[in-house]
Amino acid sequence: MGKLGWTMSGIRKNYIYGRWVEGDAVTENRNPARPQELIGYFASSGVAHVEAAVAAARAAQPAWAAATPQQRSDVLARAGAKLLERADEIGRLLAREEGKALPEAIGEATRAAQIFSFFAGEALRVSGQKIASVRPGVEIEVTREPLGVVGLITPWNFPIAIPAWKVAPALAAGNAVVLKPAELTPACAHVLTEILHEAGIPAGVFNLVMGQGSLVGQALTDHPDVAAISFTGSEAVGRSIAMACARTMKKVQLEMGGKNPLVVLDDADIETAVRCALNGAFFSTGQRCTASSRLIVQKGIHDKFVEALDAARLALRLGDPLQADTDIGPVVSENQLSGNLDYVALAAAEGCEVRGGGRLNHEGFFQAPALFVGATNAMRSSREEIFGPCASVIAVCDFDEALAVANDTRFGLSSGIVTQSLKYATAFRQKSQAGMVMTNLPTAGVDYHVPFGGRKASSLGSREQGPMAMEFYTGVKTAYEFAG
Ligand SMILES: NC(=O)C1=CN([C@@H]2O[C@H](COP(=O)(O)OP(=O)(O)OC[C@H]3O[C@@H](n4cnc5c(N)ncnc54)[C@H](OP(=O)(O)O)[C@@H]3O)[C@@H](O)[C@H]2O)C=CC1
Ligand SMILES: O=C(O)CCC(=O)C(=O)O
Repeated sequence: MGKLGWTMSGIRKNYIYGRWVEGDAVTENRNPARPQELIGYFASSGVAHVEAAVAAARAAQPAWAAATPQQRSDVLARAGAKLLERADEIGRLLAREEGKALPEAIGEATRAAQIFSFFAGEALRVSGQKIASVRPGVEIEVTREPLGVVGLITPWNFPIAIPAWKVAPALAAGNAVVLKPAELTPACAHVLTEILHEAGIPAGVFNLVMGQGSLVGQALTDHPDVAAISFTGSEAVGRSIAMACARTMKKVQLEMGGKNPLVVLDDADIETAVRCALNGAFFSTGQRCTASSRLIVQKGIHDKFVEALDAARLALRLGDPLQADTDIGPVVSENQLSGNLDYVALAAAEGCEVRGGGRLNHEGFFQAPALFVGATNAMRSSREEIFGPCASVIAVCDFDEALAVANDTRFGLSSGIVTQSLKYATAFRQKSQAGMVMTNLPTAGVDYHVPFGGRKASSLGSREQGPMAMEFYTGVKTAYEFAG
């Protein structure tokens, strides 16, 4: 026997009904910083694996729901502790498979551990209400119950934190889970599975099926025994999942893209403005749905801000995510890089002064961070999510115009303002049409214990993370009793 969940020839397997199960085929996971470096071979599965995983989850769920909150909490707490113990190792694996810089990668693994510990607590707090009836002698009880089997479909950009923030509340609420991670980054999900196995998750309560979205994800979404789907990824796939869930009457939760504005007013502290823009636009190679991809800058500070940000951009160190002095790693894949480069060309064709943005002469998928100076909000490069290290700089006259431009987007995930004015900070917080609003902070980088989500085309369904996450993973029951 090799490592847990590996075949003798080193292929990492699915996890179905407490057993490690081979796929139909094998995919390669490679390091985007050095594509010749193989991280590992992973099972690629088909519809039969989804069938088996859903059947396992269906069989196991009633006993998990009937377990005491303490039993569920203990498993989650053990998983949280193991994730924390292994945060450095998982961070290194994450940096190698996804490409984010090591401190961010270790931070993400730590965040996954904190999420499990948080939901170990929430498992103990599933509560109800006793309400007096309007009729004499009648008592009413409102409770929350698990949904049954839930399907979780996750993207590549947060390969351990996003699975964690879907799996942990789903299990805390008493559901059984089938997780389908992105094919580009299966290694972190495999480690999470190993950890849940070691933490004593009962067979069938948690299942991992790796494979293509169009096959495994689709089969999960269409399956009649799956009660709910929680998805994070692109708007196009999210939309198709919502339609499939409507056909089969499933509960659905979608977290999708953003074109997040960071407003910089004339009175902003320039250092804060540059720090927020640099972090929000370029860190994690811009591959965050909360990235600041539109910098909306008041004319009085515009030139000074652009020059200071450009100098900071040029000082960023791009390189191997595992090296201590690296700020920014590679783009996740050749495909994603080629899409980013198309947008750089588009911004130039639309009339922007493009600073940076070219492919670097490195071995991997490296791209220089890009500013599209002189952009307008009507340009396609300012309206479509790029999901790379690119930000449009849009000049505005005053706060009212800044707010109008910030809100003029199909998306509404996060937004930010840099100002020293309480009046404008308050007005922005109140009038921004985004689910998360930041003042003198980057638009990206959120806490794990409060609601996460957006409006308009960014999100559908109830919020993820924090206590509100339990809303999605439970259904309400209102029970009436004639007590005499
Ligand atoms: N909001 C966010 O956090 C994210 C947004 N994006 C956006 O999406 C763009 C493309 O990224 P990409 O990874 O292709 O995002 P996708 O939406 O294609 O992928 C997200 C997840 O959905 C799966 N999936 C794909 N097709 C289907 C389907 N028909 N039914 C069910 N599940 C499916 C994927 O599987 P698999 O990939 O294994 O085939 C993956 O696990 C990015 O450029 C960015 O704009 C991407 C990632 C995260
Ligand atoms: O900004 C963050 O901390 C989270 C971003 C995120 O969840 C995403 O990009 O999918």
